[in-house]
Amino acid sequence: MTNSDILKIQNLQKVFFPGTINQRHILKDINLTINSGDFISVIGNNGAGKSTLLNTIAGNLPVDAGSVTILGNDITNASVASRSKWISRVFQDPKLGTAGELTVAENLALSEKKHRHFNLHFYHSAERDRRFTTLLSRLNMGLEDRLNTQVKYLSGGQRQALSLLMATLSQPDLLLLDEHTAALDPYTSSEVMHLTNDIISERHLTSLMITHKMEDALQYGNRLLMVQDGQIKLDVRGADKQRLRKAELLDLFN
Ligand SMILES: Nc1ncnc2c1ncn2[C@@H]1O[C@H](COP(=O)(O)OP(=O)(O)OP(=O)(O)O)[C@@H](O)[C@H]1O
Repeated sequence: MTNSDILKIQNLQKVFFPGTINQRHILKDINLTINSGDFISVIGNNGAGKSTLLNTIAGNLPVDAGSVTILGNDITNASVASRSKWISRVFQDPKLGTAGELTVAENLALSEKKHRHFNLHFYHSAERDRRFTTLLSRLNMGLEDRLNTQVKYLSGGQRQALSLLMATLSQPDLLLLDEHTAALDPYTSSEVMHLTNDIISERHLTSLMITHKMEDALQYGNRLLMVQDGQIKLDVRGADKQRLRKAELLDLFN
């Protein structure tokens, strides 16, 4: 482990329905080190194990063997909640990252205060609203005028941009993006992807992003992983990644 390592996965194995006729060995001895500042796209066939890998990092799935450490802390058996001091996640479904019954401002306040106990009614000020307005205006989605709108009334794109903002406000050590633009129309998807890239680079975040969009995987980030049949088939970075072309990636899928 060096100072620049954020996450280290060693010999990770995941088997579903072990010991039964339905046994499926999904992650097969995965080894992966994520360095500080890495922005990694993860691609691969349906069923290759990408989400399973993300779920074992986030703590949603227990592992069968191997270890996961973050900043030197062994989190292999830690709960999702206890990992949240290091890890934030944006899901494919915009509804999962936000509380629909709460307003835009209340959602933002909750994510800012994630690690402290507080009462929403006592946490309201003109200063806070000004700060939130500034944060929201950079999303270019008109949310700065809707601080007091319940989030359930926002469009999927607006809600996903808000989820992204909320996931990054706490300056996580690792940001997990789980096909977070997949449910958006092409224009909004590209807007949210630009925004993602801007936020990651401005805040110097480290991120792992699952995507089925080859163009996004090639255009964004410094590193690209291909998962195939539960193993990392390709791990390229820097200039090697920049030289990659879509046709080469598509060939590797076969
Ligand atoms: N909780 C679970 N219980 C049983 N099997 C599961 C579970 N989660 C995933 N699987 C199986 O593991 C395999 C890998 O699924 P996973 O969702 O990780 O693939 P993926 O690469 O993310 O695919 P996609 O691109 O379709 O989202 C699939 O066969 C899936 O059915």
